Amino acid sequence: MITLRALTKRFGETTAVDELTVDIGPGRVTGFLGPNGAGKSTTMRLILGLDRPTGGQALIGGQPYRKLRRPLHEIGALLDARTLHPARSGRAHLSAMAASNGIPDRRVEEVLATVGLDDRAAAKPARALSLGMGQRLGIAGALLGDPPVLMFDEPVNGLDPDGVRWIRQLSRSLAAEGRTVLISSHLMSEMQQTADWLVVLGQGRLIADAPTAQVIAGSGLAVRVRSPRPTELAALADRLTAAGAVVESGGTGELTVTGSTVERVGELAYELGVPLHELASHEASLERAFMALTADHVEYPAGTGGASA
Ligand SMILES: Nc1ncnc2c1ncn2[C@@H]1O[C@H](COP(=O)(O)OP(=O)(O)OP(=O)(O)O)[C@@H](O)[C@H]1O
Repeated sequence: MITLRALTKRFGETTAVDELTVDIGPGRVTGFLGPNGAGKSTTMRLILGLDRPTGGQALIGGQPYRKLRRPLHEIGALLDARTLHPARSGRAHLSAMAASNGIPDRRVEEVLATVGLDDRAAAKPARALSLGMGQRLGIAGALLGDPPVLMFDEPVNGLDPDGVRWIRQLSRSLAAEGRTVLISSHLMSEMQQTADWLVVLGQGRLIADAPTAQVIAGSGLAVRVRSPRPTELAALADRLTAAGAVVESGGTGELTVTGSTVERVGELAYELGVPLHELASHEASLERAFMALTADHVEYPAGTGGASA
């Protein structure tokens, strides 16, 4: 269990994490989501004692990280897989970690087998490892102390579909063993398949803490509308917005509408004389739910020209 209580971190004028109170429970995969700069990495660093909070507490099994007597046995983390000594082999890296934490060396073989790194891969210097192998090695390190809490920051970034599937299966089996598994990711379709529960941050604050299915259902059905007449379609979009629906433009001549119904959109289109080439309801997705949840919390919404970095 990870317990955050009024956790706050300020960097000068920036409040990266703002009075965050949430429990991340065992036996499930919790997806940690939020737009860029929402405070996910800072929260993870605070949990691991790599940064000091400005206020509040981050506890692992009821203790702050710095009070853990055998940290590797309490929490395993993958933050940035690229921080390994470049000339050291994966096996040597894990052996050094094991030795300095009183873990028998045979455990190194066990975790290498769990993450699917064979002898040849484990003997390579870290700089010669592919991104996927580096992630596997980072996860092997996280598993070394057989901890009840695991935390992976963007574990599927840059992985091929096999690697993505492997992380999904591993996370789910670790949770099925009763462990607490917290994973941050920007890949919504992946989180929709992997996470049982979601914790969503916006500008350092908690904006959702609920089962994945509930978050997705909350976005409601989406209605897709296509018309060959962009000007008339824009008028339809205005009317829908005025009526309280959320309208996203999907390119020229296309709209995605939430907070309305196919019937209502069809009737309004008829009233305004908008010819339609498509009017269909689509299953709600985490992607759409996320957009709706975080719409007021993005630092540089698309189209403002601020996200040029
Ligand atoms: N060491 C630091 N010094 C100053 N500001 C920082 C520092 N670390 C993070 N921040 C700021 O705190 C905010 C939260 O950043 P953080 O990296 O935690 O967000 P994130 O949700 O992990 O973002 P991303 O999805 O882009 O990785 C941002 O505004 C960031 O610029």
